[in-house]
Amino acid sequence: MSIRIVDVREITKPISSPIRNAYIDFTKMTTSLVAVVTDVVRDGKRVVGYGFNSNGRYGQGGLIRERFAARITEADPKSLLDSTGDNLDPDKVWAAMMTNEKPGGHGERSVAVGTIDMAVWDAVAKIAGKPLFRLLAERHGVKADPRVFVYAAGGYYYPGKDLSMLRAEMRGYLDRGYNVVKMKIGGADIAEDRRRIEAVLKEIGNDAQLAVDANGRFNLETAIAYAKMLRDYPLFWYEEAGDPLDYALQAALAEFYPGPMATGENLFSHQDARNLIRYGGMRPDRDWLQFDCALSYGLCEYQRTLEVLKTHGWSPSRCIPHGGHQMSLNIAAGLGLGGNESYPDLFQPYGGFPDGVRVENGHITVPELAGIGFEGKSDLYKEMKALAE
Ligand SMILES: O=C([O-])CC(=O)C(=O)O
Ligand SMILES: [Mg+2]
Repeated sequence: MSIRIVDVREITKPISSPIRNAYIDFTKMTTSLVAVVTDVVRDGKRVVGYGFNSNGRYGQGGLIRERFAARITEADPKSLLDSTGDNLDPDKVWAAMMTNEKPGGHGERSVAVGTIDMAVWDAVAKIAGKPLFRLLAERHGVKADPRVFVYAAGGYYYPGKDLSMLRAEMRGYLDRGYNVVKMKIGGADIAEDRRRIEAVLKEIGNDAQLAVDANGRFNLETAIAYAKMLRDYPLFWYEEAGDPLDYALQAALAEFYPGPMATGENLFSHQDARNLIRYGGMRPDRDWLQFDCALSYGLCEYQRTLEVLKTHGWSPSRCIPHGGHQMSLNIAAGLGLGGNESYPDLFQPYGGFPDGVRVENGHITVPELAGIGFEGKSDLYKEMKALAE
């Protein structure tokens, strides 16, 4: 039986909205939707793997079409198979994509590769006939746990949004079963942000905890000024205070902020993750790592990142990825991450959970769907099917 990738398709889709964080607005935000089309048939249907990149970086159609898709379709199909010959080997596909790519400079390229890699893993799990989280747990010799912690990310700046609207947004997340919510800071002055934080804390009371996200906006002085303000409150975490590559800033901040810090969504390789761990002052007993495979060369690379963490004494349970997609939900359920982000009101239909999955007490249960499970989310699968089926 032949097992072959016959086509890699990409379409760039808008995921725009008028929201703003401390650094960017999302009025022109896009994502790449990718289909990896195989000649394998399962349950009477051709196996197609799907992927897309997370919000925050734009669609990567140019890079995908000019370099990465072609390297897969032009490779000898046998060179992409695992040792049994019965399935694709994601690492071999990854290596084919990265042919003639120099090390370092992990920017848009890591998004293009991560998007295709998601689709490859979806296809591999479908060919194996099991949910990706089960396949991953088996490969790593660990026990899968389909119950995953999720938190509600929102609290953006938005034209005309006042404190009562911010409170209502957060109340809406609690009503939907979340018990950790996140809001943006750093897009207003510190006094205004303090008022926003206090309004949200008043709204959520003891029902939930609040995380705050500065999206890398602050210099050291401002990051510390915010740390001194924020430590008055029992926050779930203080996220991405300064530039993602400024490890010295992150390390200095730890001196002023005893509570949990979080960062990593804009680090796109295991080497960058390693530098954060080596030099960023992050504390494995309380801090959180947010590397997002869909932006950072995919799950093949994310497994290397988890290896780096292990070497440095970090548990996968300290990872709660950025991005709110089902790929990271599978990694969380399969490899024991601490949870996953979700954006209940944003970036649809790409984010979120399969239809019928409910958040209860801040957790969801990943359903037993073959692959990543996109087919279980009807609005998303409709877009995917239109690209290839
Ligand atoms: O606003 C964004 O760019 C998204 C983000 O930082 C997050 O989800 O943590
Ligand atoms: Mg963030």
